[in-house]
Amino acid sequence: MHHPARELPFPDALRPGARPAPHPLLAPVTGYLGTWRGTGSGGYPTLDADFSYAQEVTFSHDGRPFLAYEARAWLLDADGQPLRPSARETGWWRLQPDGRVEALITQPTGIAEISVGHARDGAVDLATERVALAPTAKEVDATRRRYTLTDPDTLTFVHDLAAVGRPLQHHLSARLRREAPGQGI
Ligand code: HEM
Repeated sequence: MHHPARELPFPDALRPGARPAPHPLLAPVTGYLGTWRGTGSGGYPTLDADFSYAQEVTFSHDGRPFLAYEARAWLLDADGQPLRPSARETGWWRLQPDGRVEALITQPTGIAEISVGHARDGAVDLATERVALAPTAKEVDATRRRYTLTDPDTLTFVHDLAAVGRPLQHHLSARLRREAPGQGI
């Protein structure tokens, strides 16, 4: 007998050339599709010290006009060895005409961001329009993110944060490399 839930009939695609074909509205962001890994550093005036981290980021799609986004970070010690799990987030980048982007991003620290911005000239800029906080979350007022494809296999990321009473300022920057270089490009 046919089992309608035995396997996922519509798996996500991780490459522009894979099936399903990307929705036309995804055209400005197909270069982001795939898995990215790399390292970064961060800090904030309220923290005792700056920190180093590694990160894995994945963008995929199922043929509809949004990217599925998932990011996991872990802290590194002074020798570059993994220290402990750090920030995780998951979300959706909803592509609109003219490269406009509406993003919804949630974190296990009790923070949910609704951000708006643009995908153009190999970069995606997102700034929070709203931040919703779970009752015990840290106070976050705003974030600003910029994801730049400096070449087809390199993704740089900068993240500014307004939180715990401080104005918008640098929290993170990272440089990620495509997991399987050149695939599908
Ligand atoms: C790669 C992603 C990220 C990494 C590696 C990271 C790392 C850190 C670290 C190490 C701390 C110090 C406290 C701790 O050890 O947990 C921290 C604090 C914090 N981060 Fe992040 N973070 C990331 C993303 C984010 C994002 C996306 C947001 C907000 C939307 C955020 C908001 C905060 C806030 C509010 C604090 C607390 C500041 C304070 O209480 O003084 N972080 N982060």
